[in-house]
Amino acid sequence: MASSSSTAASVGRPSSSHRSERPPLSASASASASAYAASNVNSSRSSRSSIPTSLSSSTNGIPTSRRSRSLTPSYRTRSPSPSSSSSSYLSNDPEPGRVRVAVRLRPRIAADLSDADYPDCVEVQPELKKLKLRKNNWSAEYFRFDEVFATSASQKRVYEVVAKPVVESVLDGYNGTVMAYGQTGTGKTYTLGRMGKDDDSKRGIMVRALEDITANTSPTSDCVEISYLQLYMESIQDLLAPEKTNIPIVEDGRTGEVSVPGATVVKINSMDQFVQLLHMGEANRHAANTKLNTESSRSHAILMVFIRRSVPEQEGLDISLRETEIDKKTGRPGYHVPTIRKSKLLIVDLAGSERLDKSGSEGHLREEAKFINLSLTSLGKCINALAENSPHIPTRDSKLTRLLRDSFGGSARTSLIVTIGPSSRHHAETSSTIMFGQRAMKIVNAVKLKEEFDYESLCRKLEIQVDHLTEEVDKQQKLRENCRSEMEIKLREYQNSFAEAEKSLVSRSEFLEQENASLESRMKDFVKELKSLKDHNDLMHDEIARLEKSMKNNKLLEKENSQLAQKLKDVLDDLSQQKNYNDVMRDEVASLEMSLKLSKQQQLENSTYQKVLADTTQMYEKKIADLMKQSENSHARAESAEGHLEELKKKLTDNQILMQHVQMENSRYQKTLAETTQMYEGKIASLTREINEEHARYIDAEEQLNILRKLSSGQQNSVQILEQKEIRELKSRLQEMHQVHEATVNELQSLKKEHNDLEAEKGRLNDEIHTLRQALKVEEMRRKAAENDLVNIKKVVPESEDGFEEKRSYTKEKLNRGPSSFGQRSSIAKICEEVGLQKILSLLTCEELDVQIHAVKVVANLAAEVSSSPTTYMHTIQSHLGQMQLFFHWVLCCY
Ligand SMILES: Nc1ncnc2c1ncn2[C@@H]1O[C@H](COP(=O)(O)OP(=O)(O)OP(=O)(O)O)[C@@H](O)[C@H]1O
Repeated sequence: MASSSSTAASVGRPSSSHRSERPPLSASASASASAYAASNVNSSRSSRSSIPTSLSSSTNGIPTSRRSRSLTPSYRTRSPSPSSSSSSYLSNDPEPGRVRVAVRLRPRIAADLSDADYPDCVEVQPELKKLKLRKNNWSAEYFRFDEVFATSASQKRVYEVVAKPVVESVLDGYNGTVMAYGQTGTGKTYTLGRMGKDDDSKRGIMVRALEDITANTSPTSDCVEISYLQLYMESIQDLLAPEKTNIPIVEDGRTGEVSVPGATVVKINSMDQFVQLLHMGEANRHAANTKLNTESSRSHAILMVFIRRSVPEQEGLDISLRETEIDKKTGRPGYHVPTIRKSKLLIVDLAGSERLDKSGSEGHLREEAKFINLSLTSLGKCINALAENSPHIPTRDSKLTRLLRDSFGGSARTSLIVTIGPSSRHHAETSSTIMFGQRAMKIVNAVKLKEEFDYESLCRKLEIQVDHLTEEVDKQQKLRENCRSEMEIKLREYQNSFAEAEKSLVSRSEFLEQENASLESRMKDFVKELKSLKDHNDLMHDEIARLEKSMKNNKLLEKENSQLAQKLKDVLDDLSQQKNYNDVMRDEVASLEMSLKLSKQQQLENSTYQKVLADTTQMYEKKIADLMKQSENSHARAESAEGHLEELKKKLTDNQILMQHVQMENSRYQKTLAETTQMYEGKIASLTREINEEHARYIDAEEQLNILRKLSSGQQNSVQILEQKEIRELKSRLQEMHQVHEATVNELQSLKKEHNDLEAEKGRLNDEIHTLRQALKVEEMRRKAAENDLVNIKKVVPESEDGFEEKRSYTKEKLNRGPSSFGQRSSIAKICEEVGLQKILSLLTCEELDVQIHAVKVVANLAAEVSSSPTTYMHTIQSHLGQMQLFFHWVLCCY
């Protein structure tokens, strides 16, 4: 037991807000209970600011030691606790921590019959909390207690006043002790351990305390356990496991905590369980029938109720924060450490002190009584020492005082109920009991909150967390393994697909290469074709050049034609001169006629001859007219020949235009061909470039594929995506190339068609040119024929140049002389028609001169006519020319 002079620790009191949750006290009991409780905890309140130096080593109010974690109320900011009903009586408690002592007077019972002659020595004044102890009839002593219960005090009221505040404190985390002390048979067991089997109102403090505790704790977050022991003849025995005897008491030298680790600890889940345990304990408790009590307890019974309550986070927040701060200081990550309040309630039913002479205990009972008295004496000594602030507290004198070390002078809140009997026969024992209580009232405990970090819970939580995490890790590992196996499968699949893709790419690339090769060969073919087209084009060029040359030749021919025309004109001029000559000849003929007339006049005698001459003249005139007509026809024919010549010229011009057109077409085609060739060359170049680029891309893709192959398995997806992307790109490029290729093929086909069309056009033009050439040839032949005719004419003309020209000019003159000469000429033509050329020619050989002269005239006129006729009629008269040549030859010979 600690010294009563030690400074009490501050007591954290619950707020009043939860007080209403408590069952309301009866009016009288409530008042008394409040007063008792107030006096019970006043000392705690008054010492709130008094912090033991040993408990607070920090100046800023933040304790650093484990012990200092028991906080003082001044630093705490907690939410109201459910068991905060004592706050009101704490507010005016001047002595918090002081042991509260109540006295209960037992009514007279059957056992007191023998004491009937003894008056009551005790008189209680509950309202004054006073007790009057009569020494004798004239003297009495008054004692003041924290509560005084009369005989009529109910069990409930006793509980609420004496035990309930302690129970609430215990629920708040303080250790508490409720102890009954008194002479044997005064009602200690009745007050504490009554079960109230038949009558609930008779339930004692143990049952009621447990009822309150179980009602105010949660089976999920709180833990209520009990141990039930008895101290019998200085041996601790487990009442719940009676085989356990002589259980050692263990004291924590550091904290001063006393424990009995060997005792059975049973977790309380229900009141029935507790009552059963209590029954079991009672059954195991040593009791005996003495003179003073038929059921006298021969041991000190100690019911230990252990309460472990988790502090709500808000209440324990400040502690957690401190923990976090500390962790921050140490540089480690802070975490919330749950706070737990571990409190202990001791309900101690002491064995009653007895005087051996009165109790009549003998033998073993006597021994028991001795032990009881010894232990009670030790307790009394300790109480005396504590009451007197003695430096030495003889707690180690007995096991009882060792067990109650914390209850008196320790950290527990203690309520002591001293039971007394009324009989004056036991005045001394009653007086002793009262004095015990009086001394106990002087003891002030250093009540402190039994709050600490719930490392066990934390440990458990952490263990659970570790288990969970381990489970999670296992699960994750399993998942990872599954995933890994799946990944491996996928990897294999990807590798396979990759290999397939690679294979397909290789085959595709081979196909592309083949395609490329075929394209290249086709390109070469195209180039060849283009070359051949070029050659053909060159040939065409040459042909065109040749045609141009031919055109030039044509021009030359034209020029030659014009020269020929000029020559023809000259010939015509010559012919006109010949005509003139004919005219002269006509004049000559006219003069001859004149001379003939003269001769007519001279030779009038020969009328027959004249007649014949006239006839002949008429005939010649007719012939001349015919000749004139023929000459006109010849002229007309010459004009038509000129028109034909003009037509030919026009045709030539048209041909030239056509040739120019053809040339232009040709140049246009050449240009188109050149453009097409250029375009195709460009396209081929771009295709070649694209193929090269594609080849380069393919090489890149191959390199990328090689790189991708080297990539780790974790990049499979991205690799696949890249591959797919690459494949898609390659496919799209291939498709594009294919489209380009198709377009090129189509274009080539269209070009081929165009080329064929051009070829056909070229053939048609060639045919046309050929036709034109044929036409030109025909024209040429005609021209040549005309030239030959002219040459022939020329050849004919020079032999009779003089006479012919004279005759032609004469004939022309005659013809130009007007109607008379024309009439003469007409008569010559008429003569020719009527007589016939053969006959006229035969007349030339006539012996008669006049006849010959006429015949000559006719033939001359005829010749003049023929010489003036166009070349086209030369053929028709060609047959006569031989005869005419002979005739002229003969005429010349004659002349
Ligand atoms: N307040 C009371 N009202 C009525 N009967 C009582 C009262 N107190 C005690 N008794 C009776 O007195 C008798 C003795 O009581 P009890 O056994 O509780 O005394 P005790 O103090 O425990 O004795 P011991 O120390 O020998 O065990 C019992 O029969 C009990 O019923």
